[in-house]
Amino acid sequence: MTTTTSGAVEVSGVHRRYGGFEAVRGVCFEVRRGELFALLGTNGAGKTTTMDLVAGFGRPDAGEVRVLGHDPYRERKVLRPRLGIMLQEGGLPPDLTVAESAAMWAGTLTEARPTAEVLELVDLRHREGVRVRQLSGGERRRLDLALAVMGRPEVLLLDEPTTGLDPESRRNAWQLVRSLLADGVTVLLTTHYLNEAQELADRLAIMQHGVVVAAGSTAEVVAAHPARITFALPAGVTLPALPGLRHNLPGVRPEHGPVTLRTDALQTTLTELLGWARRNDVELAGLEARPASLEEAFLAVADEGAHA
Ligand SMILES: Nc1ncnc2c1ncn2[C@@H]1O[C@H](COP(=O)(O)OP(=O)(O)OP(=O)(O)O)[C@@H](O)[C@H]1O
Repeated sequence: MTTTTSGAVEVSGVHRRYGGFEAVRGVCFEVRRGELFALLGTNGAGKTTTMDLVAGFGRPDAGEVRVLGHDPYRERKVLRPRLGIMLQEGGLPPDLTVAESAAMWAGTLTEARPTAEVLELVDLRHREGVRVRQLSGGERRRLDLALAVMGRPEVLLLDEPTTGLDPESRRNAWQLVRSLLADGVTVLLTTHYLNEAQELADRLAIMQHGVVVAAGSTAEVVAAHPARITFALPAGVTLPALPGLRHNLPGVRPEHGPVTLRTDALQTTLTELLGWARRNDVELAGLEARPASLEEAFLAVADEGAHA
């Protein structure tokens, strides 16, 4: 057991090129011990490439990756028993049954959980005798997840673990991940499901075109984007100037439909708005106020990146 107090995963200034194309361009982040860190980004942003470098499947062209204090490429043997890896493509032999796959995988591990126990965790006990090629896409993902956790890893790398899972299976997978986190496992996860990141992640990074464009706790990333207030005004009423608005809205007129205000100071703007409405006896029909969601923050970041 390494006694270092550094992060479980440290990615520092990492570059990775494929031929003349640089897929990852100076990525830095740290996954602290026992947390779940989500790597988000549009298709082709470089998430899987980064994950492969953390898994030790390749080495960076520049920069450094450390997992539990080790170089995952050069010290793969040391790390292997401590790492659980679930890739986008499981690559299991298609003619083996679920039980045979689990037994085969257990044979490669120094210390494996009982196969029945891990298959139970992902609700695949009843499919033990079914061949891998006959499993549905979601069942295959669940089998991959079962194998990734079989060796009781200290660090778990999950590349789009719930893609193709039905909503109930996704919730079960989340439950499994939460129980691993409760046991102190560190998780690095990529996902396209922003609610998954919002549910599970302590911290996250959003990648685009090979670089990290936003990072922090979920709350920090979301707080960098304006909250939204929507309502409808009665005919003939125009809004006064309100504090905290992202954009001035001179001449907002009700005939233009519901009004949407974007504010960096939700409470202040809302208080002012309600005060004005009361003083002027104005009804704000369908009033709704809410902070930005992770999805809105993600889309705003992606949009800024696209126009950069
Ligand atoms: N083996 C390879 N050879 C050449 N280019 C590659 C290779 N692997 C990935 N790329 C390119 O590198 C870029 C990053 O790919 P990567 O798979 O890391 O992105 P991603 O963020 O995981 O995307 P997705 O969300 O679609 O899985 C893409 O433009 C991809 O086409």
